[in-house]
Amino acid sequence: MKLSQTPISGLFVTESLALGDARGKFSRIFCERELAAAVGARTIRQANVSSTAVVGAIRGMHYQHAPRAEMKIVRCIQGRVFDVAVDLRRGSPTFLHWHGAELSQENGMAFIIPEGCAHGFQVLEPNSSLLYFHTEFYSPEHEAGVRHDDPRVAIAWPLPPTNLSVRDASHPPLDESFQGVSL
Ligand SMILES: Cc1cn([C@H]2C[C@H](O)[C@@H](COP(=O)(O)OP(=O)(O)O[C@H]3O[C@@H](C)C(=O)[C@@H](O)[C@H]3O)O2)c(=O)[nH]c1=O
Repeated sequence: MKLSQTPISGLFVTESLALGDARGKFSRIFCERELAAAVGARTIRQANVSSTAVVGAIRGMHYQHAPRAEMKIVRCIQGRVFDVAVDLRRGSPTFLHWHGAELSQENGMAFIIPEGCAHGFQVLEPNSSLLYFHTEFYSPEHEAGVRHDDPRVAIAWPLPPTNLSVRDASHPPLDESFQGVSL
């Protein structure tokens, strides 16, 4: 697995080499040793899959507050998405910066998103599926969201946004006094 740092500290992109033979392909999704520079001593506590049918649909931008803040490893296992992380960490030199990358079944790339960054994605191919590994348990009381179209973040989505969940459509905009989250 190849691990690359992005412009946002602690946010990494991984690429896995797919090994092919007459039967098909084999590729690694997670390796504690190979991803140690990003994941450190964290423990994977949960794995989830989501599937999204409609091109242009957006899920996000989600994160959990401390003490349930979590790192997520996100990989596209079917189709293609534009995946985005936003830095919400108080005092971070890249506070409110976002970074996006196309993840697909084909390119085998994944995002490693640290605690204090919100995550979301837009579907670029019908029936795209994401596989997540989480370092914390799901905790609805600690869940929070940022609008996909928050003007202070200004994410450049590749397609017109569609199919937001009721919850995602109702995240409030960040107000001017928002200084970030503490971990
Ligand atoms: C995230 C999650 C949801 N759920 C439930 C709540 C709800 O009934 C249903 C769907 O949840 P949501 O609408 O929050 O699903 P979704 O909008 O796909 O949420 C996901 O969005 C992306 C962007 C992420 O980064 C993920 O961590 C996760 O927050 O599943 C769980 O039971 N466990 C979980 O870990």
